[in-house]
Amino acid sequence: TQSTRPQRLLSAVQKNATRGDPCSVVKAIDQFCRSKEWAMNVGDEKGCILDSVVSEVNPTTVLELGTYCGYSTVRIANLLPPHAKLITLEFNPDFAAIARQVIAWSGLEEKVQLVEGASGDLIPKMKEDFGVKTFDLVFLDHWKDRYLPDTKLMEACGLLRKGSILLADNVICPGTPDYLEYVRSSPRYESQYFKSHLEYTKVEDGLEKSVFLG
Ligand SMILES: Nc1ncnc2c1ncn2CCOCCNC(=O)c1cc(-c2ccc(F)cc2)cc(O)c1O
Ligand SMILES: [Mg+2]
Repeated sequence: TQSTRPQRLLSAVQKNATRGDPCSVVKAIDQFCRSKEWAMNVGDEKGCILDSVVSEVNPTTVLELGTYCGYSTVRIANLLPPHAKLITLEFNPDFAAIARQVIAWSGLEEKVQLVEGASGDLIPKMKEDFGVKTFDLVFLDHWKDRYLPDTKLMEACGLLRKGSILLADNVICPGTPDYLEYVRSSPRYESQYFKSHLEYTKVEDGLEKSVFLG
């Protein structure tokens, strides 16, 4: 039977990265996506911006929407202080299965809780089922038309506190126009655009960082 792209990406990690070395896992995926097959990871260029925001926030509780193969999960978890937790939500069970193995190969499974399901169903369960009070950082990288409804849902569920940071991928390509309009015009957010490129290409894309003002 034919292998899938995520399966080929995992094989590249198991072949080229060192178990327990998150940086080698990140490098192996970037090398695979540049030299073999494009894949929708946040990538190395936007990944550096992600790293700088994570380091600046130094979060204790992080929510990632859209795990895919776990590339950004590994980048974020690698920068978390001890006892910090990253909850990552993935809708597609095949992607989730690959991501679990990529995260395990990096040796960061202690810091990561991967939950399978749709963000719209899981966000309302964060407090009760996952013991979350509020998130210090949310990385949005799932369906682009879910960014805005899920942000409103997190507000309604009391999952954001004064100073919580939302970092959104793909605000230009594929684009999230309704989300951008909302966080840039709402008095409850202070937003900043980090211009970059769509992963592994020269196409413009960027990350939008928005601070929730309470
Ligand atoms: N827990 C959940 N709840 C709801 N939905 C969920 C979920 N978990 C996953 N999903 C759904 C889908 O997740 C993947 C979303 N990501 C992208 O679609 C994406 C696409 C491109 C891209 C593709 C083609 C081009 F030509 C140009 C750009 C680039 C990117 O960087 C992307 O991130
Ligand atoms: Mg993305």
